[in-house]
Amino acid sequence: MPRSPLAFLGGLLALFLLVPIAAFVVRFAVSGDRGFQTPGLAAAFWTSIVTASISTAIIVVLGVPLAYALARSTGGLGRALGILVQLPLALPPVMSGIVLIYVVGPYTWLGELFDGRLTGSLAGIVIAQTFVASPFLVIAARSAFAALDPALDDLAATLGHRPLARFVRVALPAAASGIGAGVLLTWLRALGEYGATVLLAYHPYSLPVFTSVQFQSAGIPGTQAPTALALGIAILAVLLGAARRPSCRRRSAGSRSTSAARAILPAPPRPDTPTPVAFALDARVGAFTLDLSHGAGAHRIAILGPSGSGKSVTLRALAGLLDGARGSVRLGGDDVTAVSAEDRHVGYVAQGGALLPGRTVLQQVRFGVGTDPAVASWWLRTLRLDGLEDRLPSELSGGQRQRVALASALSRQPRVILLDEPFSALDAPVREELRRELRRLQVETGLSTVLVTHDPEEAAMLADEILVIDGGRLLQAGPRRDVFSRPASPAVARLLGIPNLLRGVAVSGEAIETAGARVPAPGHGIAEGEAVLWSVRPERLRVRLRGAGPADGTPAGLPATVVDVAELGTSTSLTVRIGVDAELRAHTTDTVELAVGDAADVSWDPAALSVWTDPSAEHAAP
Ligand SMILES: Nc1ncnc2c1ncn2[C@@H]1O[C@H](COP(=O)(O)OP(=O)(O)OP(=O)(O)O)[C@@H](O)[C@H]1O
Repeated sequence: MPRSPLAFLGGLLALFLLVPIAAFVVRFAVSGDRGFQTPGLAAAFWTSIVTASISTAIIVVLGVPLAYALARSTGGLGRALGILVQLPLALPPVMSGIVLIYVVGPYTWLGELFDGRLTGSLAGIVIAQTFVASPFLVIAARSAFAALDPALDDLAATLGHRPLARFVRVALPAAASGIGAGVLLTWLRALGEYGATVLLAYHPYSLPVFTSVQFQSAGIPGTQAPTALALGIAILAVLLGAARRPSCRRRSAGSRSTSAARAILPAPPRPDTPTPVAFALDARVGAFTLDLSHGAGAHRIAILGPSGSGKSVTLRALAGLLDGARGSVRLGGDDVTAVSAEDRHVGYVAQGGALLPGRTVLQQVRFGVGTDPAVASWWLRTLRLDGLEDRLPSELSGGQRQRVALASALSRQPRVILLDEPFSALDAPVREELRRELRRLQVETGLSTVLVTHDPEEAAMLADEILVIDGGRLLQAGPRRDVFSRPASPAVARLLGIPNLLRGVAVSGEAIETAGARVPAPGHGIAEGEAVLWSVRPERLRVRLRGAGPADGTPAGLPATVVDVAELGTSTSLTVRIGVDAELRAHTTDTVELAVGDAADVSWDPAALSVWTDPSAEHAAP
């Protein structure tokens, strides 16, 4: 009894498909004369084998590039063509034969050009098979290409590979198993083609036409041998397709020679000249508009912004991967606006660190055009990947994958490396370890980097200059210290993860009232009655037991009550309440003697205070 109706329904169809074949096999086994000596059978068999192989070869040579183009096209024309090329699948094969006669029949222009040899010939069979079987390959190959990660193509482009090389060396190997299944299906369909063939080329007999002729002249017994042959081939082909493919690990001479690679003398990378990046970008991606410019300052910059703010689009534009982007990009002193992604010599590590499937670590790091194997080995060792040279991407941990992606980009000695949230998918300890590793490389090799991140801490750690963006526009840019200590707006303060962002009203030009507490704010040019937002970074706050006088020169503070003390291992996070219900968070590495409920004073250096006009109050104004 099947466990579910689904199993029952599926089982019913399987039975329907298998029973007739089983019935034939039983009859064939007990049959006295199986008809293998029938004149013409061998010729028909070979005719089918040869023509199906020729038509499949034609379909592969023409159909794989077509499928690739269809998978990559986004326009209406591509979509329309994608539907049209499936028509022969929907057309009854006999009708396919009829439409083909309009083009290659003996009285057509083409037919006359070839002296009528396009019908009633092997060529006719090939034409019929090609027409009917092509969609099988195009559909299978298009699905295989469409399933590829587009980041692989970007990666190969930034490693210097031109479109044809990317097709041959990246897309084809990655889509090979899907295409292989399509080729098998196409060959079987061509082999079994009858309807179009019988109209276009009745002679010489293909195996299906021969079977039909036998059926009409000798009845069922005369069809046993050709049917058995076709069934045998089909079973063989299906078994071949289902057989586990040998591992696609491609152990080229390069990947086998791990020890040889190790034997190469260490070669330090070319000394880097710091390459600050300057750009003015104007691009549209779908409905999103990017309008961003930045002048070259430091050679280690971070682009910080919330999800969907345009960080990745910016990075793709800098790499030369964004079609239709206007504006300019300068690397160091060079204008590279008109330089293609292949020639920009910019390393690019896409979000998630795309790696080429089926290639070992050593092959990945040597994949860049013109990569010096000695430099690749140097980066392998520097990024602690030695010993993993023979591993495939699927055999690496997340942190190792990121290191390989980094080593691949660095091995081509790029002028600058673009990193798209390189550590976001990793767990905290690995993320921390890789951040420190990248920082070490920045310091030791003078690496120029543009880092995309939504983590303010990561931006602070790995960049000297920070760009804060949202909605494709620049909110603030400047040296790290300036941006963090003086956020240009509440929105920037929020994106920088500053927790102490409070509303208040200026009660004079020198003080703000928040929840009943009077907060000193000298020198901010606020006008009495103005609604404001203000903020102080947690590490700038001092919290002391009420009455314990200031020992470090900071002014005496506001009265506060301790509401939370959280030990964080090496530091302490304190939450205090000021006024009726406003809370401030303080962060300190000092020993904390305070407890929840203690009366305290909270103070800060007045220069640490940021004050802005409250934009929500402005909108609310009549
Ligand atoms: N190929 C595309 N077609 C249409 N819209 C796109 C395309 N790529 C990105 N976008 C849109 O552009 C905007 C910016 O995307 P982008 O990937 O740069 O964001 P992000 O800041 O990197 O976000 P995240 O941190 O989530 O990766 C988003 O609104 C996104 O939907």
